[in-house]
Amino acid sequence: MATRIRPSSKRCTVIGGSGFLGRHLVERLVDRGYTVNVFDIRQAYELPGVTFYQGDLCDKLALVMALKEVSIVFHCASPAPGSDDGALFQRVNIDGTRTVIQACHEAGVQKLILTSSASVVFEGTDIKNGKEDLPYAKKPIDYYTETKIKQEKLVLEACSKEKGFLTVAIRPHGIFGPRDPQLVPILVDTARRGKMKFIIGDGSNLVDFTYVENVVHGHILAAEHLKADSPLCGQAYHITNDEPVRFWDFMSQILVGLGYSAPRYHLPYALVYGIALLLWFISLILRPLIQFKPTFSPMRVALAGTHHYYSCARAKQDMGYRPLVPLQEAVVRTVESYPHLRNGE
Ligand SMILES: NC(=O)C1=CN([C@@H]2O[C@H](COP(=O)(O)OP(=O)(O)OC[C@H]3O[C@@H](n4cnc5c(N)ncnc54)[C@H](OP(=O)(O)O)[C@@H]3O)[C@@H](O)[C@H]2O)C=CC1
Ligand SMILES: CC(C)=CCC[C@@H](C)[C@H]1CC[C@H]2C3=C(CC[C@]12C)[C@@]1(C)CCC(=O)C[C@@H]1CC3
Repeated sequence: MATRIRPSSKRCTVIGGSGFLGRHLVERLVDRGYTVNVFDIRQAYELPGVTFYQGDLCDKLALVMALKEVSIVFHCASPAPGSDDGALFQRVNIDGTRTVIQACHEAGVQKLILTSSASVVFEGTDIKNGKEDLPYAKKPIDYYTETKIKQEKLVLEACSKEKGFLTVAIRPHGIFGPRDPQLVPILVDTARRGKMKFIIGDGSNLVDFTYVENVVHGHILAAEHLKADSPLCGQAYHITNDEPVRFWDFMSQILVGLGYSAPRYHLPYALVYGIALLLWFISLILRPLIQFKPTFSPMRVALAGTHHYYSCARAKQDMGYRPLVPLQEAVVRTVESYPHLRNGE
């Protein structure tokens, strides 16, 4: 009978390792002595000790090659949340995640850590100190959220102590930090186009923004605490900075830090949400003729005008999670990392 070589517990593959979170994760894993494979649709950098496999995660054969002799897989690939390509989300986040699970089985992987999102419970209305037992959103606000829900369910249901395949889902919220392609660049672009003058609502809504190093820390703790006798098996964990902040104060701090004016004038939430819905509907109807994408999508307006912050008590209890970088320090590091986005550059 063929005996399978037991992979080293410090060999891992990061699917989506060329992306924002994935690359930070890869760098930290290498620092901690892991041997790392990256599987991604693109190769964005080179790093000693890291082997790149370029391919689409829907391609099982290509994926299995990158999982050979690996004991841990981190799955943090996804289409960009702002996309409205429903077919792409279905293919990558759902069919692709099924492929990831099958490839893990074929390659004898023992642990799968999924990057999910706290937004799987967000329906566009207030969430204050939400715990992991909140129900999944019944009416997900966009394709991204809809497919992140199905993806998380697939991964958690695949957890099997009998098969020796353990899974866990990390739910970060509002990740930011150096090299983020979304939050700061979109914010600056909106400011440069003169559209960051208004505060949606009264500006008192609290939100979690989580520094990328803390999200990475949560992933590594999860991988190292995931054992057959641990409470992590088949569970989801919020990972936040544990310092909810007023959405508009956070945005203003980044804008002012980069030399732009903070938004000052208030607009009623219901009015802006209504306009965003109308524009989204018009863009849908006109799509065959002209393509335009409103800056303030209904999702962005909901994120900007409601409370949505989450408890990370479960991660503290089960894996000893504590944020490593406090929010203020994280904002300073982030602002310093974008010299090219400063006003006037
Ligand atoms: N950013 C945030 O605020 C939050 C993110 N998340 C989750 O964190 C994860 C990482 O997000 P983030 O780092 O911001 O995203 P990025 O877009 O920066 O990284 C995702 C990476 O996956 C790659 N990828 C996409 N599709 C495929 C595919 N079919 N096969 C192989 N690779 C693919 C992307 O390539 P390409 O760029 O070419 O598409 C990219 O390199 C995602 O799962 C996201 O849902 C959760 C909560 C908040
Ligand atoms: C109002 C405006 C134009 C703000 C600019 C910043 C936004 C681009 C970000 C503010 C909150 C962010 C956020 C996400 C993407 C970027 C923002 C909308 C996510 C949707 C990314 C993926 C997730 O899983 C949830 C995030 C929530 C917060």
